[in-house]
Amino acid sequence: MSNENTDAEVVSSPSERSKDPTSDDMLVETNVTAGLDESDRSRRVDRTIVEARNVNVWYDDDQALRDISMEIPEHKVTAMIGPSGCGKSTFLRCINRMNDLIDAARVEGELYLGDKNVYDADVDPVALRRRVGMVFQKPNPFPKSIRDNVAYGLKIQDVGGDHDEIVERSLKRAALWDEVKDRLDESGLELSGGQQQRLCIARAIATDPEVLLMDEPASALDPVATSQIEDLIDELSEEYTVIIVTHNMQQAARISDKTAVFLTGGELVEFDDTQKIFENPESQRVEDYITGKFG
Ligand SMILES: Nc1ncnc2c1ncn2[C@@H]1O[C@H](COP(=O)(O)OP(=O)(O)OP(=O)(O)O)[C@@H](O)[C@H]1O
Repeated sequence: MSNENTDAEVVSSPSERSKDPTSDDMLVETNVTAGLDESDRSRRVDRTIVEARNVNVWYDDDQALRDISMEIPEHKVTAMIGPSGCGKSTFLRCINRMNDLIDAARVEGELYLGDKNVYDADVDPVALRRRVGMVFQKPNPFPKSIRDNVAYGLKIQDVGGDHDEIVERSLKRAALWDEVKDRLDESGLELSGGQQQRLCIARAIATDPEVLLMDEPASALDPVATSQIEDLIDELSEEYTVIIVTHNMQQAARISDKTAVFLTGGELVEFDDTQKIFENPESQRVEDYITGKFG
């Protein structure tokens, strides 16, 4: 993916901290992966793109997240699961600083994108959100044409290039192009719910973010549209890092590589490979939650 890193305040590529090509670490990695083709290599190397270190969040006096630390790998799908109110959406909103927009919210701790703490004073949240796109539970296209919906972020963020070409590419990546290519000037509101959500995904990826946050993106959709979104998430993870909140444990098991289990009180109880979480979790509380004993 081409990221120009033009945002001066957030400059590094994923995990350059740990994978600087000049570091010993990288030299070892190069030896280990010598002789493997590119896909083998990418499977071997799980670079961290988002890292939370001791993140705490309060809404006024109520603590919503407690001491969250985790490393989220690049180009994978990471699912956040847990009972209602355990802080999944709050954590998601920490990553692109959407909590800044909530007066009552206070965030402490460090949250790295690459090697930059997004809470550093010199980070511009608008530029950050260009690198970390977001898709919400309810499809929320603007009352504008399909074309203008996708091009919206390009215009407000003054992104150069051929916007028509970017619109087409984004709609193709969002698996919507074939359904809308002859009606780009029609309103986005005339699409079905599933199409609207894919339109919102096209809008989110048009600015070429590195990370795509999805807050229950399929929960308002019927089973066919849900399945399309799940297939799309799988494809998108080849180019983007996808971090998804879902209430649906089967969905997390189907589509994610990593799963974070939050439990009541805003605690991250376990974070591991999805298969491990669902088949052999370390924590009894996670096992009880997964098997439906509570939550
Ligand atoms: N804007 C807000 N103002 C005040 N409190 C909030 C706000 N947003 C969330 N909270 C509180 O923070 C806690 C965590 O909420 P959050 O929405 O992050 O949980 P969640 O796990 O995503 O829940 P759900 O699965 O129901 O969406 C809850 O107690 C919630 O009431």
